[in-house]
Amino acid sequence: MSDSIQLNHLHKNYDRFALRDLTFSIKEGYITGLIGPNGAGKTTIIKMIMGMVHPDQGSISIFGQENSSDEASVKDRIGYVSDENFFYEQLTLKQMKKVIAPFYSRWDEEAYRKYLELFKLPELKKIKELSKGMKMKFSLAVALSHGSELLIMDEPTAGLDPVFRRELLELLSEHIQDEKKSILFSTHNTADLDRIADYIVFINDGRLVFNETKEALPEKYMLVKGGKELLDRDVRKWFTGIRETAHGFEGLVANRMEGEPYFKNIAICETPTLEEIMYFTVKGSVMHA
Ligand SMILES: Nc1ncnc2c1ncn2[C@@H]1O[C@H](COP(=O)(O)OP(=O)(O)OP(=O)(O)O)[C@@H](O)[C@H]1O
Repeated sequence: MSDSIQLNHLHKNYDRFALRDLTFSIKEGYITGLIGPNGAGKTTIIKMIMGMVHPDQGSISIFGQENSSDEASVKDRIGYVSDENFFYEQLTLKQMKKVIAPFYSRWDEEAYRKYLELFKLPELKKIKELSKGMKMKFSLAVALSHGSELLIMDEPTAGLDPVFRRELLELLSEHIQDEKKSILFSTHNTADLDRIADYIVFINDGRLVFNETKEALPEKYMLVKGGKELLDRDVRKWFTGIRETAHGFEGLVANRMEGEPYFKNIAICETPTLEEIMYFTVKGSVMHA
């Protein structure tokens, strides 16, 4: 199985934030969801992959070519969608498309027409007259219409109504049926990931927490619920994060294989949702900071 993107020991320092030693890969032929709390570093990672932010250290390979994100031949193969509007506000969609299309060697006018219709995009409206969701749809229509092998999207479902959100996820699932295509998208919505993601990359405070298949997570993590009397210092060590209530606690164990035999006779052991894994991991990192 080959990688469409490989990040190697990436570092990036801002005044009050750092991405630290990030190494992970995005697999070809799969949908990868990038998750993490506000300010975790998701957009910075995506911008580094797109060559819009330069790492202080480390390298990025795309389609097997190192540090290639500035190269036109690589950009040609990537469809990029972000919530930052990089279109000319004064132009109509029709005019904007005329500007964009020649940049791509495999522009597919027929596909573009299909998406215009599907997304109900008004060609004669100016970009500045579009709603946030419509701008996102235009961005998506362009990204899906130039034969890109890799779709990179920064929160593509933010600002979309629930009906279209679901349609878009279905469309992305269909898009990936071609095994040479890959998708990387960031989101705050775990339901998006439950629906379509194969892999999940979880970033917290500039660090990689995990890069796992969705199926592997229930084998790795466990949610333990028990009475307060259990919580001595040794027991606390098991937990990545804990939520204590008046009578009991809930805690996330990141090593289910070892944790389950220990807890199964003294507490309730459950499989956490992705949201619970995120919640307890982020809570734990604040507790231990
Ligand atoms: N150009 C910059 N200069 C200084 N700090 C920056 C810059 N760009 C981003 N940051 C900081 O880097 C951190 C990570 O930001 P980033 O936008 O990557 O997070 P995110 O995970 O995408 O967050 P969100 O979910 O809120 O969109 C934040 O603390 C942000 O303030």
